Amino acid sequence: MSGGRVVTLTANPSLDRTLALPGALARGEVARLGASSTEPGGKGVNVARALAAAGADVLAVVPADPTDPLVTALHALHLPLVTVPTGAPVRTNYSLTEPDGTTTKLNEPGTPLDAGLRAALAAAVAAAAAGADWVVLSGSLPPGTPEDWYAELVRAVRGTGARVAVDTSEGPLRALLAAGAASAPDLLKPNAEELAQVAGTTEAALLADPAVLLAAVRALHAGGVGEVLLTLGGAGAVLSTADGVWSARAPRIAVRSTVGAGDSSLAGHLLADLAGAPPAERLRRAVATGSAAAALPGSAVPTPEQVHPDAVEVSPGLPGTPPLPEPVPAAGRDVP
Ligand SMILES: O=P(O)(O)OC[C@@]1(O)O[C@H](CO)[C@@H](O)[C@@H]1O
Repeated sequence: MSGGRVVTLTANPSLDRTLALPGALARGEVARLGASSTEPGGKGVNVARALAAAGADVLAVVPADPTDPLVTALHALHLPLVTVPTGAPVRTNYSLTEPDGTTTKLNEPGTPLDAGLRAALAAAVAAAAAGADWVVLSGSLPPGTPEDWYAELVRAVRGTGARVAVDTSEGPLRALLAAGAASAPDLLKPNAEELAQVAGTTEAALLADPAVLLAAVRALHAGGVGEVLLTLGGAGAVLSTADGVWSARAPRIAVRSTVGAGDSSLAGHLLADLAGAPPAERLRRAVATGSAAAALPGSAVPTPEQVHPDAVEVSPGLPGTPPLPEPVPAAGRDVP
């Protein structure tokens, strides 16, 4: 791997509390939990952890007090970190996991970032971006944050020469794409639900027709997005670049928790990119890393020994055109 640096910003980090249910979730009943665990999370934090686990040069930027349990946990992992103190605790997000791999996420809104905190975070990202290969802007924005803040950050990072990857959803994703080509990221990592949100269609329609999927991806490129890494949970992923489109099938695994699998996929793609790999190999590494993460409990990230790129089948074009990617079972879905 080359020595390129990746900077991640997690504007809305979390402590991820995983609660293992003994059976299927029964609403209104008492559940006697199995093992529970708490891990440092938030999408950018997960990307940074996955990159660090693979030995990459990474720096995570998070709004959090130096004494916050999130920061303590990240220090314990020796993750290089820049913190911007907020004076409020980091949110806790809950994952309810069922024995069949189904994951239900309950995410708190998070700590609001006022204009001063946003300026401090933006300055921290810009400073860290100088000399970095990639800046990753990942996850939701905390309550009250202007939805076009990611667009503003992309423009600011552009000036540093670093490439920008974005993984977000709903309002911030729509605002980013509405902001025009100057704010379009070099890499966007939607899942099927997020792509459907911006394409004005449904996830089912997207997965049912390669033409609909292709049109949605092409609309992103037309808006200036460089590459699109579309993660499809248990059905694999699609990578679309200026050179073409590739699809990958995920290897068969026993799913333990899909939380953070998409983040590990993005990390896998970036690792391969830093190593100079062509698109098909970047996609292979993305799917291998995401699948390895889904086989682990909670939002754990895989070690290089747990990632098996050889088990991933990559082919040019869209997933089986036709047939389409099999409908993603609940246990294999990308959970935001
Ligand atoms: O609420 P957001 O910011 O959309 O997502 C946050 C989150 O669900 O994403 C990660 C998994 O991708 C978890 O670590 C975290 O709890």
